[in-house]
Amino acid sequence: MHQVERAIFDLRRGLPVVITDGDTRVLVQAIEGAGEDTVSRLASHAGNTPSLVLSRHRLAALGEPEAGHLARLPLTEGAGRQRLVDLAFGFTPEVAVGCDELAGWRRSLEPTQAADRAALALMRRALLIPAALVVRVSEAQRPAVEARLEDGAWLAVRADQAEHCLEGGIGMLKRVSEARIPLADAFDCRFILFREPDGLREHVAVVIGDPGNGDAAVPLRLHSACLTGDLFGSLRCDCGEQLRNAVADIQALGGGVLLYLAQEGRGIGLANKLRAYTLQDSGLDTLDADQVLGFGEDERHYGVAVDILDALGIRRVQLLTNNPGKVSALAEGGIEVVERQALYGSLNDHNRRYLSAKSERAGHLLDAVFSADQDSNAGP
Ligand SMILES: Nc1nc2c(ncn2[C@@H]2O[C@H](COP(=O)(O)OP(=O)(O)OP(=O)(O)O)[C@@H](O)[C@H]2O)c(=O)[nH]1
Ligand SMILES: [Zn+2]
Repeated sequence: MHQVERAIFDLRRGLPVVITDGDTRVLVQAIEGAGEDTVSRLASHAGNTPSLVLSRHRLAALGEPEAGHLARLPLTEGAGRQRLVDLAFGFTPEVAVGCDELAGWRRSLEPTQAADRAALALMRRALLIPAALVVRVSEAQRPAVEARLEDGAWLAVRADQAEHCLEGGIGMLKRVSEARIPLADAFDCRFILFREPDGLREHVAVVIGDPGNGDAAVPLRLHSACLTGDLFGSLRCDCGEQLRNAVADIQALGGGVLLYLAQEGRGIGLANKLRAYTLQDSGLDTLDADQVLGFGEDERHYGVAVDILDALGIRRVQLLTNNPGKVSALAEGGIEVVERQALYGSLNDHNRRYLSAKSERAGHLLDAVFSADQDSNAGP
């Protein structure tokens, strides 16, 4: 596991890493940070021409919804930075028309390999765009690549280990530290910090009052981080209001727990959420924008939430949410959701489209918000 975290660090810095799969060596690099000559440099290191691995969501955005899984598109050595960006996450629908790389992939019908899946898993865990430059190292170049591994210039990770990095070591969360933090809406409050075993993400359990000892259903909020909404009160979403309302509601219910989860942007990270917002400004809704970037509708996993609840001895909850996916994720994790309680922010002209996409396309239970809005617009 240790090598995987170091590899993620290198990929985020724009360095190549080597994925090993049996005897095969594959050089991998992120699109972010790729320059004009990255493709040709990788080609000379590896002795083969690189390809571009894209997620099935990106393929769907490029008009290939049947792909079903990731694909490896052949590149030409002359492919510069802009071509990579256009293919990997650009919003230029015309890129798919007459696209040589897509045509090359369709013709070759090459099966994807463990290294391709591993490369995309690393990009996702690193919160980078889920697209990867990959190139198989030729026999002739192998000694030079081994030399770079030996002198520490590059890192090698095993494909099977990298492929599983998204699971984040379930059951191995570390409870790190805690403190009493009185809040304006909940005076008797403790923050407990948990760290994932690979050290990449930290989550906070905000324990309000005394949530009991396991028999009664504990009021619980799972809140995914939203820097823009939670901290700055962004009007593009309802997160900030939901966060504050959740604390007040849990206090009013006699105490409970709010898990503040490091899942910025539904799990795609802040850098990609900002990219998604810019795409939304060109007319896409919140789900289609994420798909253009190569992500699914919702990239969050709730295994860590279940782990934290286990650590706190909580088995039965009253969940504050409008998201049926959170209810089922907890149930799958063995937590009994005895009751769901709605938790709303308010509608405004900037978040209306976002909330209606969540309601109409993602099945969030927000009808009450929209009917209250209609009533208030109907006048006296
Ligand atoms: N990718 C993406 N993420 C967004 C966008 N707007 C808000 N978010 C993120 O969406 C998440 C919202 O999280 P929550 O409020 O916990 O969850 P929810 O799925 O809306 O469900 P509720 O429990 O009903 O609030 C946060 O991580 C935000 O950063 C957007 O346009 N694109
Ligand atoms: Zn938000």
